[in-house]
Amino acid sequence: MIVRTLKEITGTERDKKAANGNWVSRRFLLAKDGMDFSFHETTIFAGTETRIWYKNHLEAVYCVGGKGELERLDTGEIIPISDGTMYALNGHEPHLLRASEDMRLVCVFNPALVGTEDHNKDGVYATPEEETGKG
Ligand SMILES: CC(=O)NCC[C@H](N)C(=O)O
Repeated sequence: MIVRTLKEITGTERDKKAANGNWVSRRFLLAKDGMDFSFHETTIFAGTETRIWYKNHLEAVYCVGGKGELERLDTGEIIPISDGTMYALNGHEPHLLRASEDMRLVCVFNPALVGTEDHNKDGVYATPEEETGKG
């Protein structure tokens, strides 16, 4: 069994800040934990817009605080996000994620993240094999 608190992972390598400053991700479970998914709490900072395209991953996201919206780049649809909204990117949909208030999101990734992932210019996270090879 694995037990971790936000307090104990804050400030460690599991506490990943985006290079562009748009978000911070507390990565409670990573590939090395052997669960075959990773599990994070992400805060998306108010006033930011983040381009995302998880072409190598599936992601489910559950909002537990704050407000924002997702704009699908494949259809143009705008999806409001607030406490209680879940979305799952089961089709690798490219999108823009905007926060009007700091948004707290609980996120699950399959395959599991290695832990060092940040978005590239297209909003992509490298595959686990590519990410491991970067080291
Ligand atoms: C919702 C989303 O994908 N935000 C970007 C950060 C990501 N959740 C992560 O934890 O790496």
